[in-house]
Amino acid sequence: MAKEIPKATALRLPIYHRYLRFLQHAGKKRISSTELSEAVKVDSATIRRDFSYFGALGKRGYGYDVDHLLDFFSRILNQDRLTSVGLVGVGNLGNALINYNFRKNSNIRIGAAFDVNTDIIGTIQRGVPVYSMDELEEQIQQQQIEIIILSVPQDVAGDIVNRIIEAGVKGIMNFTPLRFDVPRNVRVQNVDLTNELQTLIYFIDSNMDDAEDFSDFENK
Ligand SMILES: NC(=O)c1ccc[n+]([C@@H]2O[C@H](COP(=O)([O-])OP(=O)(O)OC[C@H]3O[C@@H](n4cnc5c(N)ncnc54)[C@H](O)[C@@H]3O)[C@@H](O)[C@H]2O)c1
Repeated sequence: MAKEIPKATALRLPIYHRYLRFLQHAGKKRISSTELSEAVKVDSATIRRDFSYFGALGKRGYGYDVDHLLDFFSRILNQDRLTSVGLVGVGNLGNALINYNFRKNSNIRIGAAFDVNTDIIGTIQRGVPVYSMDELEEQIQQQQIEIIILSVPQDVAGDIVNRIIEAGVKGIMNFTPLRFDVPRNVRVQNVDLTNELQTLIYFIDSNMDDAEDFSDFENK
């Protein structure tokens, strides 16, 4: 996106984006600028001019490809909204998450990790710097980290949760088995792979029961 976008165009982007999302949900693959114009109540010349700031997005006689356009606008609208995520506890699980680092989503990234292990403090793991726990609050504030992934042993988790909330973190993805009482403005997402697996086992078992019931029925 080379050219600066006029403010009026920028203000229309969320309108285009919302309607394109609606079209995509409805299974529509392409749309003409006239159709789009009627739907969003913006005249088609303005739409074409708005879109021209982003290069040729439509094809003559074909209109606009909904998926492509939506993807394009999603990226533009989100590009300044990179969510900076920190991770505390770079052990077995923490390392796996750093390796993964949400590669499929360019707006989410683990930007900083923290640990007490002096062997890894000061190193960079897969592009992610590992800081000492002494730097926790300072880095959260400097890097405007809003979300922390918690992958430490449970006996130290409570103190860390207090510290990160005090430092201004708004979301915690908690992998430890502990459950925390947090202020209303903080959200905790508990992740438990054992639970997930048990749920899966439950569904498989109950499906099999259904299948057995059904085969009994057929044999009668
Ligand atoms: N929810 C799940 O599905 C799931 C799956 C696996 C592990 N876990 C949980 O995740 C946590 C980590 O498991 P793991 O196997 O990676 O353990 P691990 O021992 O391999 O890693 C723990 C890491 O935390 C660091 N650490 C210890 N004390 C710390 C402190 N005070 N501050 C900062 N870092 C500290 C250690 O140095 C180590 O690097 C455990 O609580 C475990 O129960 C949950």
